[in-house]
Amino acid sequence: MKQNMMKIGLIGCGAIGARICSAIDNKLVDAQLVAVYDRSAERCERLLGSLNNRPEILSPGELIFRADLVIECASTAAVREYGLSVLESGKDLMVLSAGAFADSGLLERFISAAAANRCKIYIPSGAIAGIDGLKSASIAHIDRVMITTTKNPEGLKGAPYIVKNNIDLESFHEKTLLFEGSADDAIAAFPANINVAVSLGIAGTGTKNTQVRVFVDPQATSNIHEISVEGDFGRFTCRVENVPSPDNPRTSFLAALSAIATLKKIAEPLQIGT
Ligand SMILES: NC(=O)C1=CN([C@@H]2O[C@H](COP(=O)(O)OP(=O)(O)OC[C@H]3O[C@@H](n4cnc5c(N)ncnc54)[C@H](OP(=O)(O)O)[C@@H]3O)[C@@H](O)[C@H]2O)C=CC1
Ligand SMILES: O=C([O-])CC(=O)C(=O)O
Repeated sequence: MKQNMMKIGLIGCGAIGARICSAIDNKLVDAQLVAVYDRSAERCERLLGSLNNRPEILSPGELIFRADLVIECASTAAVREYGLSVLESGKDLMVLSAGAFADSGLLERFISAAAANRCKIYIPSGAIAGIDGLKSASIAHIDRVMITTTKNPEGLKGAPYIVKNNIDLESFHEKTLLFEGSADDAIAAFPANINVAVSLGIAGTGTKNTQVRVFVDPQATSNIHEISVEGDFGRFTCRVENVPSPDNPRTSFLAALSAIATLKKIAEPLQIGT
């Protein structure tokens, strides 16, 4: 093994975590998985059972100490619990639960800690396409950013907005608009469904100015995200029809792939895309 191979610690052994670990195990990424952590010991054990090169199961503190880069793929709460310690320890941080950064104060504290400790925060594109174009477009003026998300009732179950408003997801027979608002409001309503809206906000005009619509569609077999951006550059739209993860129908397969692609970008000499 190369001496300077990037050492990775991963927090969250669910749908995304398992895919990332498998990619490292299969040497798709030039990195070493040194440790994992999840509040479910059973999830950690199950994940380790699927790998040839088994990392250790460590506490978050030990994991941070041992890793060069910590990948959070757990929850917005986990970003708040562990993120700052990662950066204050001088380690790089990859965040999948980007919704945590709807709290702009938290994002500012993370950026200051990263700058002070000379480390990086990576937010992969997740389950959407178009972040590259939005980043380029944002160098000039942007008029409007909108994301329209459509999921099967299975993918929206348990969201606070659904529970609070007593919405019976089984009662819909056709595609129906459930929610319309800013990315700030959307992530509070659907914390495990619309992290991508917050990523768009960070890449573009801020979460308050990013418009979100969430549809439920009992006929939907994919998690669909349609993004439209207008500004000085012109306009673009893009639509992703995502295969849901077998282990977690809320989460699209592409989200894990984007984390793996980001790891490759960090580890490899060639950088392509904005
Ligand atoms: N940026 C993007 O495009 C996308 C982001 N996401 C986000 O990525 C994250 C991971 O997604 P996914 O893999 O599908 O989720 P899963 O629910 O499949 O797995 C997450 C795992 O992390 C554990 N976990 C949650 N919070 C903590 C914590 N505070 N400390 C330790 N362990 C914790 C969970 O335990 P338990 O089951 O007990 O909660 C679970 O075992 C989620 O926050 C999700 O919303 C998902 C899709 C796209
Ligand atoms: O995976 C998806 O389709 C998007 C998602 O859940 C999120 O952004 O939280």
